[in-house]
Amino acid sequence: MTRPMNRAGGWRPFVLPTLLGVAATLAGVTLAGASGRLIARAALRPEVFLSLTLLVTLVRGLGVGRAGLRYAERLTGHAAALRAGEAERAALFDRVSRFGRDLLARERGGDLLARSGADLDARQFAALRVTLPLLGFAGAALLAGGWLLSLDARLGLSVLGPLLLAAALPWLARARAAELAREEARLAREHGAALLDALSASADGAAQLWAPRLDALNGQLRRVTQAQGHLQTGLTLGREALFALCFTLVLTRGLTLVEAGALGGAWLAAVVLLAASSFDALTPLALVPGAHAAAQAAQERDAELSDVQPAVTDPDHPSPLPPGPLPLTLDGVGLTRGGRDLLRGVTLPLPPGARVAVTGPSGAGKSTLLGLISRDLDPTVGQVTLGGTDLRTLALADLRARLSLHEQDAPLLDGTVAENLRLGAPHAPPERLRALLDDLGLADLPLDTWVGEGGTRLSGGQRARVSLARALLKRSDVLLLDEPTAHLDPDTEARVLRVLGRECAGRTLLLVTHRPAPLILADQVYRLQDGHLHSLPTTRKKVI
Ligand SMILES: Nc1ncnc2c1ncn2[C@@H]1O[C@H](COP(=O)(O)OP(=O)(O)OP(=O)(O)O)[C@@H](O)[C@H]1O
Repeated sequence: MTRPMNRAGGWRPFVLPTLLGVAATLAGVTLAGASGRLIARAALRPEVFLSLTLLVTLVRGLGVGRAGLRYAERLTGHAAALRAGEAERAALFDRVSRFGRDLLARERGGDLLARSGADLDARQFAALRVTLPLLGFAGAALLAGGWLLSLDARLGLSVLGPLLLAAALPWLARARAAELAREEARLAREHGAALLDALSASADGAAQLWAPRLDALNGQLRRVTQAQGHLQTGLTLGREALFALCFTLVLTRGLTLVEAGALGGAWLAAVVLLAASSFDALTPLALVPGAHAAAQAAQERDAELSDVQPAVTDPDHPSPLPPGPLPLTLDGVGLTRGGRDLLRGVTLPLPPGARVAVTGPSGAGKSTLLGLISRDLDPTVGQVTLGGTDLRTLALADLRARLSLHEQDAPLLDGTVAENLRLGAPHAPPERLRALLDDLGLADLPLDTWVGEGGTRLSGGQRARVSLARALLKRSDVLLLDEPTAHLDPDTEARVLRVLGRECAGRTLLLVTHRPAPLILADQVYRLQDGHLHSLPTTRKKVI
C-alpha cells in the first residue's frame, strides 16, 4: 500500500514554499545575469552609469528580494513541514497505541524510536528536499536556457547541454544513493536498538556482550557515511567538470558572437554569470535521490505497520455498558499462544464483589488470564463477558475504565510518584495519595520522588507498592492484581494485605499469586494447570 508523501497534511501546504523557493532560485539566476550586465556596462562606459539606474535598481531589488524570498520559503516551508509532522505524529501515535505493548513484542525499542525520529523527519521534509530542488532547477534551466536560446541557438545549447548532463548525474547515481540512504537508516535503527539493549543490560555486566556489536555497527555506519561522501564528491567533480565545459563553450561562442557584432560586449558577462548561477541551482539536486529513498523507506515501514492487525481492536459500533458493578465471566475460554494450547475450556464466574485467587506453576497462563480480561488479547474460543456482553463488542476505553490492573513487573512511567498515582485517579487530593502510601509502608517515599524510566530509581518493593497504590486509587469495579506482594518482606506483606482487604471492599477481586499469604483475601482459590482451572478448598481468615 503506498500513500502520497506527507499524507497527513497533503501537498497543499507545500505549494507556497515551493513557489517561493523556485522564485528565489530564479531571482538568483536573474540577479547573476543582471549584475554581469551592469558591471560590464559600467566598466565599458562609466560615463553612462547614471543611465543604468533601472538596471541598478533591478540588481538591488533582486539582491534583497532573493534573500527575502529565500527567507519566506524557509519560513513557510518549515512551518508546513512541521505542521505535516504534527499530523503525522498524531497519526503515528494513533497507530502505535492500537498495538499497545504488542508492538514491543513485534519490534525493538530502537525501531520504534526511529518511527517517530528519522522516519518522521524523512517524510515531513520530503517536499522540501525532493520537490523543491527539482522544481527550482527546472525553473532555472527554463529561464537561462530559454533566454540564451532566444539569443542564439548554439549559445543556448552550450549552457543547456552541460546543465542537463550535470542534472542527469544524480539521476544516474540514484540507485546507489537510495541503497546507501536505506542502509544508513537501517544501521541507525539497529544501532539505536542495540544501544537500548546494552543500557538495560548494563547492570549485570551483560552490556559487554553488546560492545562488539555496537562497535561493528559504528564501523558499518562510518563506511556507509564514507561511501555517501565519495558519491557526493564524485557528483560534485562531475558537475564542476561539466561547468568548466559549459563555461568554455559559452565563452567561445559568446566571443564569436561579440566579434560578429551579434552580441553586445556587455551582454557577454551577463550570459556567463547566468550560466554559472544556473549550475548553482543544481547543487541541491545531488541530495534528492537519497532524500527520496529515505522518505520512501520510511513510508514503506509505516505502511507495513498500518497493514498489520493488532491483537485486539476496538469495535466500530461498541455496545453500551450499563453503570454500576457488573458480573464478569470467563465462559469456556480457550487460548492458543505460541502454538501451545495455554487455556482449555476455562470457565470462571466473577459476580460483583467476588474475591478469587488463582495459583499455579510458572508459565501456566495466570497473567494471560488477566490479560484476557483487560483485553490485551482475545480468547481463541469461548468468550469473556462483562454484564453478559462479550468484551470484544465493548469499547476498549469503556472496558478498561471498569478495571484496575496491577502487573507483575509493576511498570511505572518516567515521572514523579504523584504523577504515577494520578494516572489512576487524576483528581485525588495529595492527602489521599500520601495516606495510602503511608498505609502501604511507604512513609519515607515523598510524592515528588522522580521514579526514573520504568521506575528504575525505586526498589522492587517500592515500585510494586506504588503500582498497587495506583491500581487501588482508580475507582474501578474490578481489581486485577498480579503478584501484589512480590518483593515484600513478611511484615510489609501483612501490612499490604490489610490495606488490600480494606480497599477491595465492594469490588470484584481477581488476584494471581505464587505466595500463600495473599490467598487470605480470597473467597475462592483456583489452581491453573495444563490449561484447566481446578477449584481448591479455602480457609479464609480475617486479614489482620
Ligand atoms: N507476548 C507473548 N507472546 C507469546 N507468548 C507469550 C507472550 N507472553 C507470554 N507468553 C507465553 O504465555 C505463557 C504463559 O505466560 P504467563 O505469563 O501467563 O504465565 P504465568 O502463569 O503468569 O507465569 P508466572 O507465574 O511465571 O508469572 C508462557 O509460556 C509464555 O511464554
